[in-house]
Amino acid sequence: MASLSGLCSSSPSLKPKHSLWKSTLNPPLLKTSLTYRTRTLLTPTRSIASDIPADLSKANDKLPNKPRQPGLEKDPNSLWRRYVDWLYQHKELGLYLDVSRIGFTEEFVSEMEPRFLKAFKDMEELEKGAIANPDEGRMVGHYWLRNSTLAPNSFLKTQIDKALDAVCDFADQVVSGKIKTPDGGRFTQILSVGIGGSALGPQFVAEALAPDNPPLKIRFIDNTDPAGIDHQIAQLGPELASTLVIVISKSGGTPETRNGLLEVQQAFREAGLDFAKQGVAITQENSLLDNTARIEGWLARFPMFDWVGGRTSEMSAVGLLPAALQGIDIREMLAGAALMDEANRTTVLRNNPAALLALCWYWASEGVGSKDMVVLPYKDSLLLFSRYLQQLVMESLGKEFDLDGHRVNQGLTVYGNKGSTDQHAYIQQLRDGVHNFFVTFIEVLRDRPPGHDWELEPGVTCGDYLFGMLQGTRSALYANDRESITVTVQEVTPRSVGALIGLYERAVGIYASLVNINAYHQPGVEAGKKAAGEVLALQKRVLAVLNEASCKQPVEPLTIEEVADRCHAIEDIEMIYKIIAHMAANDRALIAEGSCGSPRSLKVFLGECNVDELFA
Ligand SMILES: O=P(O)(O)OC[C@H]1O[C@](O)(CO)[C@@H](O)[C@@H]1O
Repeated sequence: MASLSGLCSSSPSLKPKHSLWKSTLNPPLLKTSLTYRTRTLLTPTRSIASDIPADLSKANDKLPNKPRQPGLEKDPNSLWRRYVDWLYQHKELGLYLDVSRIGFTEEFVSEMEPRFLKAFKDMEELEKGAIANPDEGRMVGHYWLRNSTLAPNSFLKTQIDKALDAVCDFADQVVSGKIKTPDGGRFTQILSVGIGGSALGPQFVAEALAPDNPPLKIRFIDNTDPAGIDHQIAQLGPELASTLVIVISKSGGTPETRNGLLEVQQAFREAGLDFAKQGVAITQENSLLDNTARIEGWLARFPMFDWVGGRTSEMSAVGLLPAALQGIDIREMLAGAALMDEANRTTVLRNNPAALLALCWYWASEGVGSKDMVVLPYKDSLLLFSRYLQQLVMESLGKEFDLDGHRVNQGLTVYGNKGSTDQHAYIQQLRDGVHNFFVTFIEVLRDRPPGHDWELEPGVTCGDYLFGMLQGTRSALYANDRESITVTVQEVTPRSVGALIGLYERAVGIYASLVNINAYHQPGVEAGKKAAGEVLALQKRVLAVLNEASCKQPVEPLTIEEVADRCHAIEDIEMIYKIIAHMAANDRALIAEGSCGSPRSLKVFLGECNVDELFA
């Protein structure tokens, strides 16, 4: 057998206290070649609506697409002033945002004004229930999930409240042992089956917040990799009998998730277990998954709403149910996000943390994604934040066309892992190499729970080292003109994690408005899904051709060319070769002659001929 090798206004009552653009900086913090201008475009009490240019679409014409980026301020006194002047603090959340190491100028801030006014208005409309996802004709309502009173009508409010109550109730009953396993015991494990937005939020939150000994431990199947699935099931071992399987899919028809479900159901059959008694579905009403779960009588079903996108679904049942089952305080997560949303509704730029982030992204990446965003949380439990943000930001902002139909190929690349670990991996390149990024440091002030700390050398704890590494890296990068943002939280708690999620969701929404794209659809993903379907359809034709030849007496091994010819798909010969090589690697096609490394020499047949198929 051969194997293939090598191969925000905010509510009308919220009046800005200060002008959005009014500068408290004097003189300008960055010395630029541009002339400094002070523009006060909002009076302290005017509402945003009256300040929006009559023709909003014209707002986009006014800004240079690529702001010129001067050298960064290096004078310590000016830098300290810049730090203090721009430092954002949310007292109740214990969250800080430092944008001083992004080199935007006063003039840039002024020039961005029309776009921000439009973005704040857009967010206001979105929260009121506008069709903010025009391509799919959908409302975008993830902000209502943490404050259902914002929902545009009482029906939606009731839906949100009911779903949350149902999640809390079910989780309480499972954790307390009222809902039992089929053999009368307690559920001890969760196996979550889902992908993309139906996995990344729950994965991030589990890593960030699950206690050391949660009531139920969680594992994930987030791919259609059979070996990966086998690994998860094998790790469960006999505990499969006490595993709650949560299948999450908004659409209810995502192939990877369907395959994961079928594989898990097969494992249940093999173990003599009744899947339905341990299965939970989170999906849209009447989706394929919902209907399957209903007809098969699964243990529970929870709704996903049409107006919540996968990548912004962490505060729906998608994120809340797994979190609650792990003993995480989901009401606190919701409260953190709600507080952050409130803060992000102000139209005063420097008081609006999401707008500040969007401003920095625009400046650093010139409004066209010219620089990547490297996310570096200095805290192991936040390891998956960058992965979570990768989907949130890139699936939202990576768009070919803008809202007016112009080809723009927008985006903002996100990657990262954690500090200080990455110091010993790629930070060398960040400091000295190609200058194609800006960094977001995530700093957590509390090193470990109180009462557990000790000094590993006089005056210095282990956490001091982590702190030193972060500060040192930030300084070393800046000294070499590498810009950075720092988000600081006191501790990693359900509240701060909710706030971080809320912060970035809103920053993405605002940035999308700034660059005039729809952040809430993902047409590009469909192309890959369609192409995958075509590959599988071609594989079926290849199989039929091989089957026919393999049923002959004697068996007729075929070359790749012969298979392509008989499939009437000579233009797909390379794909046919790959299909056959994959089948050979899995013992589903046998090699009569040649090897996969020399495609032209290859002759293959099927080990078993299926006569029935020939007459089908
Ligand atoms: O929840 P679903 O419908 O299974 O989709 C999973 C993921 O697939 C996508 O639709 C495309 O990758 C994501 O937006 C989504 O989070």
